[in-house]
Amino acid sequence: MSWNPEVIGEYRCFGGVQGYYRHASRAVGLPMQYSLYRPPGTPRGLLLCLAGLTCSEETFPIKAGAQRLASALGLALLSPDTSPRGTNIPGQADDWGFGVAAGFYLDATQAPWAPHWRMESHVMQELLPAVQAQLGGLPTSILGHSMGGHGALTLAQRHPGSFQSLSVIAPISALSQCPWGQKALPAYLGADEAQWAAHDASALMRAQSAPPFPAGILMDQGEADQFLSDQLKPELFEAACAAVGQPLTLRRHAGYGHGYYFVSTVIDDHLRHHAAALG
Ligand SMILES: N[C@@H](CCC(=O)N[C@@H](CSC=O)C(=O)NCC(=O)O)C(=O)O
Repeated sequence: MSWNPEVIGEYRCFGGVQGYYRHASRAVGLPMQYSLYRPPGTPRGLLLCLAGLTCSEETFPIKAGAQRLASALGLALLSPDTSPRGTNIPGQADDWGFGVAAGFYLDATQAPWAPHWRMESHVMQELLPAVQAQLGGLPTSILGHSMGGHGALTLAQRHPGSFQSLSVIAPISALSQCPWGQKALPAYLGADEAQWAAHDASALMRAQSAPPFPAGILMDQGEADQFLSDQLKPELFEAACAAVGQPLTLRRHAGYGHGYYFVSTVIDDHLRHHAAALG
């Protein structure tokens, strides 16, 4: 694969470089953008950081406040965009929970989304391998927030062996059982609910024959999150983990909401969780 990303901008940050890049995506069939933080020196590992609905490749690096500790721990931080851009599909931006910036980290099979809405292939078969190769084949872990938490939980289970460790912040825990998923899944994947289960974090966990992350999954959740009871439903993932013996550290935080004020509050613990796994 040829990999010649265009540099959009590069900025010195805590001794490293925060960069923004654009490349011609074969998976998506359009230009795609991503961000990459490179710490000073040789990184110990790469952390794939997936953002949520309405976000882009800029959201995590600008709002999470992760670079200071990533620099100290020697972690590179890769954040993709959250959907294709510029497809002009009718209605693609009418609902902030569907379409643009709502790719749900899966490959759509249904018209009109299927030709471009291929975020799982983009991330797992294109962007991640290219950046891993660029950085010298680093071990990799995965983290996500909200829709990105759904992405982290599902990609880590759908691609066993790809990630050393997994953590999530206020994730969508069971996509087929929440209104965001009940709109997106039939539109992207069709009416067959078996296809939905293959992209539902809790259904995937319940189908595991052995715990996929025996060292444990870290999950943080704000109790004042406006999406907690109808969209996120961490109790469903907690029950699925218990059913298969998957260790889960679910920390509930009184008073915290959904957005990046919460993400930035807990991000250091997540970086340390991954640094320990990455050696
Ligand atoms: N525009 C919406 C709010 C959208 C929102 O809260 N997005 C979350 C992710 S929600 C699930 O994936 C987010 O991460 N936003 C970025 C941020 O800076 O907080 C509304 O009008 O309510």
